[in-house]
Amino acid sequence: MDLEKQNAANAAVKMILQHDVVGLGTGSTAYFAIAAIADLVKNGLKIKAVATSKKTESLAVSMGIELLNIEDVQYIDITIDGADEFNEQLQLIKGGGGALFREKIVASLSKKEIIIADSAKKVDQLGKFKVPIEVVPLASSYVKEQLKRLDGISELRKDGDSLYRTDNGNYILDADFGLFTDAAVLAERLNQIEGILAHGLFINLSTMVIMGKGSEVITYQ
Ligand SMILES: O=C[C@H](O)[C@H](O)[C@H](O)COP(=O)(O)O
Repeated sequence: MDLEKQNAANAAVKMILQHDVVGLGTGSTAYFAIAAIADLVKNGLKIKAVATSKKTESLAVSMGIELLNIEDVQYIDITIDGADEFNEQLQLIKGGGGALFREKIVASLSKKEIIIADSAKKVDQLGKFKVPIEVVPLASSYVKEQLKRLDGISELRKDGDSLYRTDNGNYILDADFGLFTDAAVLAERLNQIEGILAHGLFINLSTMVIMGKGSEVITYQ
């Protein structure tokens, strides 16, 4: 799977142009892209980057990639990020690594949102992977109840013996809705629930998915 991730990442970084503002994703697949971008920078590519998490921020700095604050950026030329699941309509589940809120803001600012993935991430119907939902802590019981009304069984994500905290200090509810046929409708319903900062359904945000499969690379757009 690492070879598939690496091949997808290598194909994606070829799309970066000189002087682009580049969004850097989070996770094990995005790692390969960040490392490849760092190599290009060492060889003369001039870019400025925006990170989708504190983890990616540290990684980028350690690899010599210049970062901009997300609040100072009006647009991003191209973002390369991973996903936990995707379908051929380019709908995604993201947030397995807990970075969904900043990833969503970065994706929304991006002219091109390129998702890189190994072949295990491609599904016909989204929903085997539980949908990560970032909740403000005081709203977590309320949100859990609201999710039940949408037939979602959710659990607060743990980090060892404690509850997992996002970069924003919030909790994550991982919600099992079973396989769902209409991700856009579910996303819209989740958008209506007070207390949810962001959910991991990315609809109409990705412009292309590059998937490694064996030694091949397949593109969906
Ligand atoms: O919060 C994490 C991100 O959405 C990741 O892009 C996603 O979880 C995929 O991660 P990985 O590439 O490690 O499978």
